Amino acid sequence: MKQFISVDDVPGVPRMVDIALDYKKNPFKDKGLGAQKTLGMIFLNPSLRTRLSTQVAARNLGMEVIVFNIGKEGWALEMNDGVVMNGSTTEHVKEAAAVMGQYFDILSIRTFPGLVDKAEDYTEKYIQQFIKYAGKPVISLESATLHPLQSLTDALTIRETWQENRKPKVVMTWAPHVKALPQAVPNSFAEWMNNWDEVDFSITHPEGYELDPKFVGNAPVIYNQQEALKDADYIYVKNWSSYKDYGQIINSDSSWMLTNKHLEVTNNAKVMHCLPVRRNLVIADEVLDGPNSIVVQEAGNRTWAAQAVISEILRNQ
Ligand SMILES: CCC[C@H](NC(=O)CCC(=O)O)C(=O)O
Ligand SMILES: NC(=O)OP(=O)(O)O
Repeated sequence: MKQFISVDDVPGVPRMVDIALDYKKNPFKDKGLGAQKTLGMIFLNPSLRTRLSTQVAARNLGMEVIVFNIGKEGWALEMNDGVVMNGSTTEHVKEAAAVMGQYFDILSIRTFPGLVDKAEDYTEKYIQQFIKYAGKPVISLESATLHPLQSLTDALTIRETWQENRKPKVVMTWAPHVKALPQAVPNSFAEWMNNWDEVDFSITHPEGYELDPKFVGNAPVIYNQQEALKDADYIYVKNWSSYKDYGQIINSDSSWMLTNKHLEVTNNAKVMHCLPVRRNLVIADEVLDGPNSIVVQEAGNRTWAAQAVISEILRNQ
């Protein structure tokens, strides 16, 4: 594996889930694989789970890890080629990425979307600039339109918790929020579920929140949440801003917040969320504090997903 930006970079979802679960069973089986190697973790946006779990994963493989909050600690980056840098940007990504490529064996980076220019965000301009100039393998820590480490985590969490010999019904539901959030997590979850024949995947959201069709694929989209949640085995809850009216909050209907009432129509569904979650806005306390929530186990699995990805890239070096 030469990079990890999307599901297209992996040798199949089932294979990656197998590798990650193997690491969960035996975290230090490859503790020499990353010896004398350094992982650089570059954040343009906040993080808890991604930063901590990926650091643990790299250390399990014997790597050194250097974390850099470029937005706070570095120079203001210019991402546009060919501009006259006489404004607020101090360093061009051409130099910054190339220099980091001198220090690190693998570069990982978080670059949220601006949610203003759809073309700029959906061409993944920022992370692509780092890939273009770093000269080393790049792992996405969430980019403008995808969050593949989260999606691999979500797949392995479903695999490890599903006990029946039929495909689980997995429903991704939109939920309200007070901020305009990226479509990265839902896009990524949809593309991973659509590339995994172990689940029966569908999506529910209010009209106007349709995701980019290239990620939705053939997944059924149901605008009636109660109808969509019927007999669900897993509910994947996430807010996202409108893709059509780009970056806008066009509906904040609180009836879409997940409550125990919503669970009544399901098959005692397990509730998942990538975290951080706004309690009693996105998911009610009674659900997060109840027996159906697996959000902490899901977050714990971030380590094994990251370890699978880093090990596959190290093996390719
Ligand atoms: C892993 C999720 C990261 C990010 N979440 C947020 O930005 C939440 C911010 C908030 O709730 O204020 C998102 O929705 O893509
Ligand atoms: N789910 C996730 O990526 O969490 P952080 O934003 O805290 O890293």
